[in-house]
Amino acid sequence: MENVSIGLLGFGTVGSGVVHIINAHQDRLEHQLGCQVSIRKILVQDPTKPRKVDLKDAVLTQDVNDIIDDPTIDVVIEVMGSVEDTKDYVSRALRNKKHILTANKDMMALYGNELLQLAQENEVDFYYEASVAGGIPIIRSLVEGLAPDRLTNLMGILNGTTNYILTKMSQEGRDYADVLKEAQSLGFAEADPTSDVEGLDAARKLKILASLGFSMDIDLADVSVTGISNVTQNDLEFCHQLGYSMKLIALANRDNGKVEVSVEPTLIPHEHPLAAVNNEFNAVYVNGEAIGELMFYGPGAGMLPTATAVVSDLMTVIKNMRLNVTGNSMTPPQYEKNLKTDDEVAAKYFVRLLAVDIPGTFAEVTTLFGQNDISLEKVLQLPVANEAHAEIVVTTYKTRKSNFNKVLQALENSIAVKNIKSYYRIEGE
Ligand SMILES: NC(=O)C1=CN([C@@H]2O[C@H](COP(=O)(O)OP(=O)(O)OC[C@H]3O[C@@H](n4cnc5c(N)ncnc54)[C@H](OP(=O)(O)O)[C@@H]3O)[C@@H](O)[C@H]2O)C=CC1
Ligand SMILES: N[C@@H](CC=O)C(=O)O
Repeated sequence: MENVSIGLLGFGTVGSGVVHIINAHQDRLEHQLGCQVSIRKILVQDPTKPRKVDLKDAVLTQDVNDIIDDPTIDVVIEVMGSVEDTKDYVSRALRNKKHILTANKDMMALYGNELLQLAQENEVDFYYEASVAGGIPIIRSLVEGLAPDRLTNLMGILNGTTNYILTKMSQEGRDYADVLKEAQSLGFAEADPTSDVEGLDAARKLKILASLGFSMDIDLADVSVTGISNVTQNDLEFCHQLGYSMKLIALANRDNGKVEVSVEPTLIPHEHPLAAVNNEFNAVYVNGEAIGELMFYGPGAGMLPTATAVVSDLMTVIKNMRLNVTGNSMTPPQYEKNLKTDDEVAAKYFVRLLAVDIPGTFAEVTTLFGQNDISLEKVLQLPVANEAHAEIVVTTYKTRKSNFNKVLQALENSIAVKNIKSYYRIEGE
């Protein structure tokens, strides 16, 4: 094997990084693989667009068949995004016996099992390391490094865009919309950033990690999702005063065989390792029965970090090709899916509300928590300038999610409460 030929679907942020690494690190690839790696054709929408990296001998095309039907192409790298058309291209490439690499978590969260099955049937490789946490080799670590263990808890900052926004809002007091634009121009955000800010991108990544980590076929619809678009500067200031940083946390935990999977803005104590993960960086904090605690940290998005994960998968495929094996054999889930009910989910919470500033209000509010079996850890009452209201901020001790939902309802219905401004889960204590 003197040369391995690649077809690339997409030449945007990640695709440009893949081309750059393959060209600039060719000596390293040749040394480790004993063959040359060349990019033959690249699928794009607009071939006239100026490109960030040198194409070398690669040819741009607008016709996907030029790549998936080309018998000289061994490996197809999908970095174009989207789901339905892309899944069709990938399926056809698999049937044409091309090895596939992808960074596409949207497609993997919905059709990962089907595509892996198709790869197995066609005896080709299928790897997707870059689809979760950019440059952090978390999928390989779960599938290989932690393979003998049973995981109990997985807590991650899996979206670079939202972590960038929350960091800049809390550390520099900057405006949400302004920081989102910056994250888009830096190439972290998705083409439509709604999936970043509303938590869906993190949920897709969590679906992939939790299914692998707990060996359970978890569906995207099982992940309860809340994004960061309603987080305000005031929320961040109160959290800070109470000793917490706010992060969009993707959480999966397992107790007695039952799991919970959720993505939501969450308060983490300043001293927790995840609180120090800032800007576009990602991290995954893992607990296993045998290994104990582990934390993976690194760049979760961006051109070169994500491309490093893709090219690392490419090197695995080429090593497999040399050995004439495929390395992606799917292990069927070991456990039946068993999700926790709200009675079985336990957490601490932060609530901020605007109360009517009359005698007895404060007692009324705290009584409602007590009536729902929730003990309060901290309570702050602050007058609101020029208004007949007071702001009340409480943090609870650990309680059942079902009780917490009941107290929210009771607060909504209470004449002592004008409105609930925000509430967040607290983790990591
Ligand atoms: N950006 C990041 O940091 C990360 C991205 N990912 C994932 O990687 C994938 C790619 O992301 P990214 O590089 O940011 O995306 P970009 O939007 O930067 O690039 C997409 C590329 O695909 C091409 N393309 C899109 N649709 C079509 C189509 N229908 N036909 C032909 N070409 C098409 C575009 O062509 P043209 O250039 O002509 O417009 C462009 O080159 C996505 O799945 C994303 O979720 C994963 C981890 C990190
Ligand atoms: N939009 C994503 C890109 C990587 O998956 C993010 O912000 O993390």
